[in-house]
Amino acid sequence: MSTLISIRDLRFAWPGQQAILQIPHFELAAGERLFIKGPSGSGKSTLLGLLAGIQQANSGQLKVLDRDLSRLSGRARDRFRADHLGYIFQQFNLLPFLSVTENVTSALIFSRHKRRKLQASATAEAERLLNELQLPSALWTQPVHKLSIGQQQRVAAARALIGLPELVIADEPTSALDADSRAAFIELLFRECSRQHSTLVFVSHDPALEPLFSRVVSLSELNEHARC
Ligand SMILES: Nc1ncnc2c1ncn2[C@@H]1O[C@H](COP(=O)(O)OP(=O)(O)OP(=O)(O)O)[C@@H](O)[C@H]1O
Repeated sequence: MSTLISIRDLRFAWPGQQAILQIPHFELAAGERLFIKGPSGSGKSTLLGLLAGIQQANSGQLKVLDRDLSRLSGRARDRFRADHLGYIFQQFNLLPFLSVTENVTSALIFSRHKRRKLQASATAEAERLLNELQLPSALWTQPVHKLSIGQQQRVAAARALIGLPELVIADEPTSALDADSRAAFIELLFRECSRQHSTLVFVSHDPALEPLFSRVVSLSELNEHARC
């Protein structure tokens, strides 16, 4: 199995603060479903931001799909993110007055690479994903602000999945849902990730979700090795 994420001697500190991430070595194989846990404030979202190329390491190497994000310009990282990643944010970050379908296809606007991978029109592919994620078709033309939190979450997942990104990152996307809805959502997310061969990196505080994942790491373990 090929390596999707490779980290060596990564160090990251927010300006004026002590290093929050010091990770000597970490690798994730393509196709894995990784669960990252850790207390609030331990740096989970910061790590996701580095994996997505939103922030950049102070030193060390962080390769995603064999591209060292710590050596790319901000512009090149933006392009890399648009082409190869899907991101489900904790607060979803949907565009409230655009329709459900427009929100999903918005992920294609800045990526010819993702558009080229579609086997149908952008709208047809958005509708296929919304259908797979069990969002009723009557909602597809509605502005997203009219949807419930659970429905918005499915829109956010469809937006992250469209265009077959190699890596899907999800930052506590289930925190607003009850336990049954969380498990159901994760099953749907897994099914779509498997179907399109996307690797999943998922952050959550909920230990009940851990057994569903192929790999579980705590941020303190990743960081602790730095002190050995
Ligand atoms: N944009 C930022 N600018 C400066 N410091 C930041 C920024 N974002 C996060 N931090 C710092 O990094 C620390 C870790 O934040 P981060 O959001 O990565 O933690 P987390 O483990 O994801 O927390 P939670 O589980 O509560 O979401 C915070 O305590 C804060 O001090």
